[in-house]
Amino acid sequence: MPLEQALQRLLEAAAAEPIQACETVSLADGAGRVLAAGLQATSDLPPWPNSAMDGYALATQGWAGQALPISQRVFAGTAPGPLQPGTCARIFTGAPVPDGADCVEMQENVTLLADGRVQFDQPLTPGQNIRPQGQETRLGETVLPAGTRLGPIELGLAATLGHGQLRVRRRPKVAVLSTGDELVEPGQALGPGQIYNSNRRLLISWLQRLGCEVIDVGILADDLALTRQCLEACQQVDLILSTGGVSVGEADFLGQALREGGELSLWKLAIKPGKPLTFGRYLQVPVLGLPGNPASTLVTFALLARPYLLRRLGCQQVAPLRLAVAAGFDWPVAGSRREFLRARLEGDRAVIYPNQSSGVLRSAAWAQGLVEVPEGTTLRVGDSVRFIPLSELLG
Ligand SMILES: Nc1nc2c(c(=O)[nH]1)N[C@H]1C(S)=C(S)[C@@H](COP(=O)(O)OP(=O)(O)OC[C@H]3O[C@@H](n4cnc5c(N)ncnc54)[C@H](O)[C@@H]3O)O[C@H]1N2
Ligand code: MOO
Ligand SMILES: [Mg+2]
Repeated sequence: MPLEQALQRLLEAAAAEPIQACETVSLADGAGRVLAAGLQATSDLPPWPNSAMDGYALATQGWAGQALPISQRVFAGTAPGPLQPGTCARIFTGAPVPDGADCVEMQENVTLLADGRVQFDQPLTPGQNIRPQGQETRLGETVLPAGTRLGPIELGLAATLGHGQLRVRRRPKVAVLSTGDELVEPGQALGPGQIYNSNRRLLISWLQRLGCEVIDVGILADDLALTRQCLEACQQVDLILSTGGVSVGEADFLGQALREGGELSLWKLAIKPGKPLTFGRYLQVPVLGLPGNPASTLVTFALLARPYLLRRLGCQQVAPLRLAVAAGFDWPVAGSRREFLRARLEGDRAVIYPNQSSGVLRSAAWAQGLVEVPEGTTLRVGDSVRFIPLSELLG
């Protein structure tokens, strides 16, 4: 199945089973959460016209170029009186512009006369250096719609609007399990044939950054009965996210458990890495089985699991950014699956890590993103390719 079709199915499944429960969190705890309701402006922004410069406010209407005496000083955080006709006001950046003034001149463009008056050395235009009331937002306008994920910028904007509390969707509960008899947790000694479990840490830390509540199930042995038991024990979660055991080997039991005891709705995608990605349901709970090779886990989480989880939370914007860049490499042999190569930008060209084996996670640590090579395509240096930055997908 092509990637688009699989993604569409996953997103439809996610939209059919949204995580609707909400909670109120303080602005300080909003990072990574998703707005359950739109955030409205509680006033015009700015609430009043204010000065963009340190300088002098005056009325250009009726002013004939003469020097003006200073009638008041207006600092940010104060409320000025109306401007007395025939005068100017000393004013500082961010301070409200007095009623009657329609222009601010920066102090670099005036001469202070010995008698204390201000002479304006440059032509003046109405509105100059004034940030008008409501230029950013009008009272009541929805500034951040429901379904927005809250990162530093959105939290800053929510603060600008004065919201100390936010209505957000509850965190998705995700059970993470790593299948594989060969797996050992880091920090312990390796026995013969054993390797360290990297997918567990990769997925747990990524899920936490995405605002999920992680139920860490640990390592699951390659055994059908134990696999069934484990899936049965995870019925209180929104998603079971596993790695490994989805290919066709004699120790691959996850797909079999779904086929026999649940429902298998997706298996085998035309992508590399990530081919045996599996999606289905065991009893009540959706199950996403990511392939066990670490680079396959990474790519399928980025391209499929992440959008799925975000759509469960009501996010509309779930597709990764794809930038057009020039290939800095030849790709002489067309593949039957769409390839996602771990790549870096050097100047305006994408170069790829020399070893693209799906067992090599180091390629992804080296990379800044994934180059997408469509199925059936060869490339020459300089050809245009799509580059998916990984950094924006991590949070
Ligand atoms: N005859 C075929 N064999 C394979 C096919 C195929 O189409 N026909 N597909 C290959 C592809 S592509 C992939 S990807 C892998 C996926 O296999 P599984 O998802 O079943 O994963 P495992 O067999 O359990 O493990 C694969 C590989 O990854 C290592 N691994 C697993 N879990 C972890 C972990 N948590 N941390 C680190 N490394 C892990 C495991 O030791 C294996 O080396 O199947 C191919 N085979
Ligand atoms: O699709 Mo597998 O993920 O190539 O290694
Ligand atoms: Mg396998």
